[in-house]
Amino acid sequence: MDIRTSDMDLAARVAHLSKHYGDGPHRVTALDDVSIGIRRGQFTAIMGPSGSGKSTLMHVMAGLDSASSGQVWLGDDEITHLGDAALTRLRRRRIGFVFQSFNLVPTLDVMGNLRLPFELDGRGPSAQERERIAALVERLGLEGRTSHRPHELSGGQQQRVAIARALATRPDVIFADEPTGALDSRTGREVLGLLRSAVVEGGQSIAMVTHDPVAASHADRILFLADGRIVSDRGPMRPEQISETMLGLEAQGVAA
Ligand SMILES: Nc1ncnc2c1ncn2[C@@H]1O[C@H](COP(=O)(O)OP(=O)(O)OP(=O)(O)O)[C@@H](O)[C@H]1O
Repeated sequence: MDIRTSDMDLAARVAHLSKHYGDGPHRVTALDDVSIGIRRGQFTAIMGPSGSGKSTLMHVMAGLDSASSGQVWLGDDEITHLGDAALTRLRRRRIGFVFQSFNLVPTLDVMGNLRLPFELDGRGPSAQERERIAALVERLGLEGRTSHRPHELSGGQQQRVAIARALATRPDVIFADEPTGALDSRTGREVLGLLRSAVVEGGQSIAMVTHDPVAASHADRILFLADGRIVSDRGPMRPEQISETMLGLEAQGVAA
């Protein structure tokens, strides 16, 4: 793919991205010359064996970690060399996060958590944004829960709050890191259904790191990483096909 000709369709992208940790004999190459874009309005899963670079790729794309070399864009804006303050602002305004551990603020109730991205941005939500939050509360089945604290909610409910919070600011892209990792399979499927409908009905762009072939089977596209490189870029796949591909990559890793 020529990364420059398809800028308009990409919510985030990296070109010739490498990331090293440590120096000298301890140097680890987590990402090795990766060029890839996350397409707008698609649900992209990022898979690969343990240590293949999935989290590193997500962290660099989300401005949580810096590139050793190469370039990083969010939409049309290059973010490679932004300082900490600018990156923090950009993450609050233009990126949503959903984590395995939900990452809700325990001392705030549900509504407080949903308003948090706006409060952190130094303002409350506008009337239109309050309407959007109310619509998300309804859409995600959180009515009657808005004054509950996270510990008063089930895992699935907490993750729904995290998804509503991620969607509230209409981010360019949502990065989800094992969003179903702490949930039972039925609740996990519900959460994946919500992420999928945010893409299909809301036009949201989502990139999800996962080890779970069933979770990845909800995606429009699956990127497979091995040893810090993208080794396969596929359309929708069934869980069994995904498991087979993963077994192949893990076997190659053992043989190497
Ligand atoms: N802060 C760090 N310091 C040193 N090495 C690191 C650091 N973070 C990641 N690495 C190394 O970079 C490589 C890629 O790690 P990364 O966490 O991106 O892999 P992953 O595919 O997300 O793995 P997992 O599926 O186990 O979470 C690994 O070899 C890892 O040990």
